[in-house]
Amino acid sequence: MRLRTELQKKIQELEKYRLSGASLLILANKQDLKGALTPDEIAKVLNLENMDKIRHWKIVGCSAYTGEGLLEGFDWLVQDMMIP
Ligand SMILES: Nc1nc2c(ncn2[C@@H]2O[C@H](COP(=O)(O)OP(=O)(O)OP(=O)(O)O)[C@@H](O)[C@H]2O)c(=O)[nH]1
Repeated sequence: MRLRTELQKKIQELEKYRLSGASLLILANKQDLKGALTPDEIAKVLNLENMDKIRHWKIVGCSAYTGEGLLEGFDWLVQDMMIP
């Protein structure tokens, strides 16, 4: 599945740059479009629950057009990065 392969590539890149513990924010964009996969559906397709037991991750629905969800996503990322 293309989405899953792309995510695996991104995770390998994180490992390569020694970011194995880095927080991972996934923005499920284009939520303003009818028929867009929901964040829960994408999480299932990507098998996020089993992806990485150590890494902190979050998937947030958003729309680059309306701005919906962007603040929530980046707010989580900043908060998560501040956890020692
Ligand atoms: N409706 C809507 N359109 C968007 C959104 N974000 C980007 N687009 C549009 O989607 C088109 C493709 O842009 P991107 O998604 O940035 O480019 P891409 O990743 O190469 O293409 P896709 O794989 O189709 O997403 C452009 O016309 C953007 O204006 C969004 O949140 N909502």
